Amino acid sequence: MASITLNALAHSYTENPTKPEDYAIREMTHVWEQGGAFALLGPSGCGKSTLLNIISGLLEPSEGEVLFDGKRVNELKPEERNIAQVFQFPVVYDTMTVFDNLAFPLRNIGVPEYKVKSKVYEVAEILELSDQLNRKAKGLSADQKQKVSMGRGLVRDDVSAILFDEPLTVIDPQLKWKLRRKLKQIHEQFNITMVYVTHDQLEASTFADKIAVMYNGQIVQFGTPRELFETPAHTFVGYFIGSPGMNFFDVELNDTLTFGGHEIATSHDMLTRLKAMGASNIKVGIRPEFVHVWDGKNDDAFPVEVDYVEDLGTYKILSFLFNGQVMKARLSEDQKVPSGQIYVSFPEQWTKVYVDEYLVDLTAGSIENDKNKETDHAN
Ligand SMILES: Nc1ncnc2c1ncn2[C@@H]1O[C@H](COP(=O)(O)OP(=O)(O)OP(=O)(O)O)[C@@H](O)[C@H]1O
Repeated sequence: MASITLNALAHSYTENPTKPEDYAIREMTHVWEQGGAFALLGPSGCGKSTLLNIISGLLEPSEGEVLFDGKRVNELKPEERNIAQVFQFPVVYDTMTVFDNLAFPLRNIGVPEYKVKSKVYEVAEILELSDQLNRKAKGLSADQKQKVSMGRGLVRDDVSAILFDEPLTVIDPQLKWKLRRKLKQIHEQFNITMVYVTHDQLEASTFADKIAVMYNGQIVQFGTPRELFETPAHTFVGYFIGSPGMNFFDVELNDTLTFGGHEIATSHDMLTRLKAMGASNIKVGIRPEFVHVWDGKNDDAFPVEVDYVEDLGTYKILSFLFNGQVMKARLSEDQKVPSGQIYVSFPEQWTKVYVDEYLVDLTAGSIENDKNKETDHAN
């Protein structure tokens, strides 16, 4: 088991990178503490697989270093790193039995057969494969094969970490939740550092204690599912996490923050900070869950037009037009469905301010601190 440190790490697939866009991984310094369950979440092409392959040693980074428990491993081959990697598609030996597949990594390093047996039985039990041990892997279903792939990572006591690259892609939707829970249980039992790559926020938040959100080759926020939801550090996190994502709108800074002439309530400290920064590209964000919808006029509320209401069973999503821009609010099941002109308010507590797409965090010293949140530690 190990902590994984990425130190000033960057990677470009081009020979002579000159601009940020030339990098699949833009420079990042990051620590994944030993024993944690982490997810790497982001859209297709943001650099998740590249980062995972750098950690496992399948790819050498063009800049910076990877450290396991503080020791540089850049020069170590994948098999010397004691990392288990589970890919999208199961890697099993079809002609071998399930037992022999699970035993393979142990026999490879000369573990005595009595130990092989007890470890294989232990892991098979956890993965509910005990009654399949004598079957040839060839006849297994996709999810059973994927369980065997995972089991091969788990049998070795010496693995530093297990990396999962979208491991549930081939799994039947009904079985996905079961395997996700299984992985969580395995993590609790084995206390191994686990990094789980996915583009699915539900998978990330059910598996991980902490999620690294990747965007354009950068980790834009590293936090608990709740932190990502309540305090997105970057507008991308606001868009990407939640369903629907956060509402954002461009505001002007004068004596107050305004949107189409409407004053958006914000603290005096925030206004002072924004002025001190000389900020111009300012956005305000609020989650649909926190928008307050009123039937009648109200001092703190803005008049808006109902666009449409989508019924999603246990709740409804109201789309409304505020100053010509479509925004969303979440209505509870028992809330009256509004129409025509209504009023909405944005509680200041849930109204977040972003400059150049990064959260202005008044608890941090400066905007630089906000931007440097990607240099983060998980503990
Ligand atoms: N072997 C390669 N050669 C050149 N460019 C590559 C290579 N592999 C990936 N890239 C590029 O690097 C960027 C990051 O890709 P990567 O596969 O790491 O993203 P990802 O988040 O894992 O996406 P996906 O979920 O689609 O696999 C993309 O722009 C991709 O086109």
